[in-house]
Amino acid sequence: MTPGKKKLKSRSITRSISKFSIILVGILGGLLKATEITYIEELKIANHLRTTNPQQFLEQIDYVADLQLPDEENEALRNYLLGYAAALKGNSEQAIGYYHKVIASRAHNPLIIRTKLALANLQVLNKDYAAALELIKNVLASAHGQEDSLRNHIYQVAAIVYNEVGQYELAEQTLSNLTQIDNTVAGLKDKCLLAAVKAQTWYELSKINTEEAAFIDTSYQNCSEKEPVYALSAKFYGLADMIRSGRYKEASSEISNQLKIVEELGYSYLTAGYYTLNALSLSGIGDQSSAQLYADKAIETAEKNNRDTVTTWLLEAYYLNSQLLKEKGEMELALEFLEEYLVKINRYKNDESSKQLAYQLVEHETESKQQKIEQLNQQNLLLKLEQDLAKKEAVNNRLVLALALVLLGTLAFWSYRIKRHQIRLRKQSQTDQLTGLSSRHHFYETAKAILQRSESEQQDVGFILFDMDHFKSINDKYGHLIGDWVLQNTAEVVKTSCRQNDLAGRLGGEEFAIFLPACNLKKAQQLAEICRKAISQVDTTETGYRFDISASFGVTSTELSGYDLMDLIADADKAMYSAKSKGRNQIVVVDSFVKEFEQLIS
Ligand SMILES: Nc1nc2c(ncn2[C@@H]2O[C@H](COP(=O)(O)OP(=O)(O)OP(=O)(O)O)[C@@H](O)[C@H]2O)c(=O)[nH]1
Repeated sequence: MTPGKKKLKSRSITRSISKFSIILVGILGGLLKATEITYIEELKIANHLRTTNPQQFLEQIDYVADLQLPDEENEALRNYLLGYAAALKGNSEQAIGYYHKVIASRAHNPLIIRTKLALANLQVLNKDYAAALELIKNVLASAHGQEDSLRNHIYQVAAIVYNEVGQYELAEQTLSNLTQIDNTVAGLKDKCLLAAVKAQTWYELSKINTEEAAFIDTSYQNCSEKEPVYALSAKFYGLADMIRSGRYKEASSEISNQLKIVEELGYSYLTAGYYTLNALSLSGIGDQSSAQLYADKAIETAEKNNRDTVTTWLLEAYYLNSQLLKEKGEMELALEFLEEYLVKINRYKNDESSKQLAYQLVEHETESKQQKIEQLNQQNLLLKLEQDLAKKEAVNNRLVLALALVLLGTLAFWSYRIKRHQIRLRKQSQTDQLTGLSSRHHFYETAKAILQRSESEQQDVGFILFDMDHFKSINDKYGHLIGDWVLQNTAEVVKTSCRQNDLAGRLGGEEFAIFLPACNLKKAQQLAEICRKAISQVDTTETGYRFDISASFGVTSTELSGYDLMDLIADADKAMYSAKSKGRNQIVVVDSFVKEFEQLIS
């Protein structure tokens, strides 16, 4: 009996119908061509399973992963499901890998489109806004002519992505296409999701009037039993709009009815948002002490669960808290919240500007393609003119040719300028704005390319990962601006210590990484030591304070960890944490003995 079959037997009968569906997707992949069930229908079965019981979907995906599949179409379908499962487990790198395999395959168009949409969603979460927008643009271009439910899905995801990158007008335009088909083909889940997306778009465009508010309320009633998350998300924007227009009392009593349900659902984004709304409405009706309690709760929930993301609601909570403390005369604490608010607003603006940049980049690339087509048309015209000229041999016509040449020159000049602008935009989106090192996404992409090349040329690659020591206490003692100064000066040390071909990046927060092509473990260790020493010698007097800074390093190389990026990061990460636990400000190199042992037992 194969392990897959054993697993199958042990499952309960109550789940057997949906289980059977997913196994059908796998086992009968090739045979299904001959039956009435199309691949899209199989996909719907799997879709149904993952939305109705994600836990069961994850169990069964292990089984599907082991099946021998007869053709590329089924293989692509399986990769789509594996990608979805990886994304569910929070492994976005792996999910992206699977989705790219589907896109590169010759699977039929609807599956490719669904995969691109899933990938676009994931790229938004990854903050790779340009990639998400490019995918959306591409998929929207093929929306026309697709069957209704797929077209519905395309417009829905496009609107979500446009909302996420702050392009609300575009989201609204996209939604207006959708309303023509939603009533005929959308199920309850789709309708509820759509209501939440619409509510957000209207709120951001300040367009919630009587009709829209009624739509939000009806959707809330229809969706709250089966799709509570979407119902409450839609309602959230209705309530936010009430608060914006000063209807605090009304908002407060509605929120107090919903708060318990929101807390029970356990979605931290939603809960933190509702806490902020509650704080704002309570403050509006003069109950300042409860308002402060909820502003605190909003901050605590958001900081505990989504530390990397700054939302406008978190900003509101920080600001409200500082104002309430000021009113109470607790000036020192009020100042601390205000300072944190300023730091957060800076980070928020950074994120917003990278969204804007990504949008411009994608738009610009399209513009530049159109420019090229235009240029080709002009060249054809010119050719025709030349031929006419040759025929007529008239002196005056030479003048026309000269004019056309000037026109061509101007066009060439403009396309050169557009190209330059485009290169500048791309460079900006690949760079971490605070330190000027590679951004996380660009670092990963470039590292993968380096590893691929080095593996085929049989060259070693060194890898260094390091994290600043006690950085939180630097922020706490001297403020975030000084913390930023430390990050910038650390980046300067890295830049001056690295060779031109090395790749240095900021992976997030106070964590940095360096890739060293054509470099063995020993040399990587030496460079890490140079950086460690230089960081510990950074003179902080210019900040107005004197304090020590240091970092802990983990070092490995392809000799020990192989050519897989994730393996290199995981090994260096372990070594780095060992450096932290040994007392910080030191380097730990991956232990070759332990590594060999791990390989032996794996
Ligand atoms: N100034 C500044 N602080 C940041 C930035 N990104 C993350 N942080 C802060 O970095 C701190 C990291 O703290 P911890 O993860 O607790 O690590 P640590 O204090 O360095 O402790 P160890 O790593 O154990 O030595 C948090 O306070 C973050 O708010 C940034 O861009 N600028």
